[in-house]
Amino acid sequence: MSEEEEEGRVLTESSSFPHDGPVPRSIKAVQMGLMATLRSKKTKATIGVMVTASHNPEEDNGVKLIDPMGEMVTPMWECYATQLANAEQDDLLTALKDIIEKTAIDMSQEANVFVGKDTRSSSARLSQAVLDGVTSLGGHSKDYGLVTTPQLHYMVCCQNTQGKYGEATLEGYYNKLCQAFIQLTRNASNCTDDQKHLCVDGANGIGALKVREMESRLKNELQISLFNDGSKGKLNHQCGADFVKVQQKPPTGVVINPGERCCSFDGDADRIVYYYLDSEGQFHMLDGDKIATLISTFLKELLTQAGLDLKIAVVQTAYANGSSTHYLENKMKVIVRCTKTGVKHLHHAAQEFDIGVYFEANGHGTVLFSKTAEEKIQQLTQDTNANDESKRAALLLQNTVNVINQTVGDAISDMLLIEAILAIKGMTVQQWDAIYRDLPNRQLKVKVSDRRVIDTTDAERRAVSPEGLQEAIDSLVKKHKQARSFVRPSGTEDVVRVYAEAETQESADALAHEVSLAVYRLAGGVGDEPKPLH
Ligand SMILES: CC(=O)N[C@H]1[C@@H](OP(=O)(O)O)O[C@H](CO)[C@@H](O)[C@@H]1O
Repeated sequence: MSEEEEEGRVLTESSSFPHDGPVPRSIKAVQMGLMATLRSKKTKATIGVMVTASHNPEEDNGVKLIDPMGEMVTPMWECYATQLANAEQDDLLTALKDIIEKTAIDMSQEANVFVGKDTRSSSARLSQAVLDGVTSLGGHSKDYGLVTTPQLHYMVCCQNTQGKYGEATLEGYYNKLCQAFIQLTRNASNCTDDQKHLCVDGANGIGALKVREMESRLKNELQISLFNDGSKGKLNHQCGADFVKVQQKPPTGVVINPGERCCSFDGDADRIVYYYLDSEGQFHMLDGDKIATLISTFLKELLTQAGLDLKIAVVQTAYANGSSTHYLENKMKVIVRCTKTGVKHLHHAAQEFDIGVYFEANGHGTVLFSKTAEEKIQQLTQDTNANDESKRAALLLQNTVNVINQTVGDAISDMLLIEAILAIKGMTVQQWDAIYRDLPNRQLKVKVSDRRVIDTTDAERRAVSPEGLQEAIDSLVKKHKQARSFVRPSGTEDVVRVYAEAETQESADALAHEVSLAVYRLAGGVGDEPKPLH
């Protein structure tokens, strides 16, 4: 087991059993409990299982079981998980015995599984089923009850680092994050009371409950108006980070005054996007790219002030707005890496640097600090010879390390860091937004008979099959100014995603439509031909 696996720091892109199929969800949940127990015995580490909701409000059977030690899911274990998931009740024992034999698991080894659940009505039943699975193999379980997905990741990491990362309790999580936030904002003389106010759209999910739980610990340094707190509306329905990002409009259920800073979590609180309305009522969004820019600029300035020679990079995907990449590379002179879609790819790339800031445009991301970076920062805070400026910067860096949940993208932790940066810089949401101007863009989906006919390269920015598709995209892109477009098969939906950006919205929309047509014609489109947007 590698060091990072031991520490449980790489926790993203979890394995989840198929949503549909003949096996009832509660049996799948038992199977996940069994699987987590086997993995825990094999790796001698604590494994977490999160019973959480789908992003799709229309999907009523969208409960996913997340294993926060996703990193350990090698293709072989994926294969075992599928074998177990597909086993009918009668074959379960045979499948289990088979896996135990093949993986040479010592069944006398102790197992430790942490379980969490979100607010959906089916969660209680499903998490009990997970716990039953664990108990049936003699594993120890700890039921954290209602927690956000990133909170469970945090607990697993604390446990697997013997408390070095923090205390594996909700109390420990809130205290660590809130104390760091208060330390960060303590001397933020630039911050007026008005600026301490934030509207939070909780997506009617678990994040809303947890913000309520945490609020008092912020000691009025951040005043939150919470909307979509789950008391009425449906999870992620017309609200939440995904809705805001994709629809490019405010969520329902939030009262927004012009100029006011707002953010939306997604249903399980691992994504966050910010937005505001200007005086003309025009909507402005600050997505994962703007968040990564704010955070990396802040960190780079602190490194300079501290005189610390640490390599910082921003990791993005092909969906990152071209303006953000241009700004980071050319104005900020920060290293930018592009990876395939999916946070596990970003997380890995970010680990290659002293400080790796990674965000998907949809608002899922965090910051990773290498051991060396943390040690250098720590040493500087205690260096009696350091001057005041570098010491102050080192202290800010240290509290930034503590406010961020390095285990996985976490809306609550990201929110606290963003709020702290804005307070320290005395920056309004409009000033943050003005750092660079997003290129207008459009995302579309095309249904094809088999999306696997599309194969990509160069971090999904170029299609190598079907033949002729990339050439078609290249010639369509040439017709528009400042344009870029790519297509890739979705990993979560049975569609091909099309992305286009260009100088104007009309141009981006036209290009997205033209590329959709090319996909439809060259990659086996089904149903009606894609229609123009206007
Ligand atoms: C364009 C887009 O937002 N894609 C999302 C979506 O993946 P697709 O493979 O595009 O379906 O879901 C992933 C999991 O939540 C997320 O990591 C990713 O960013």
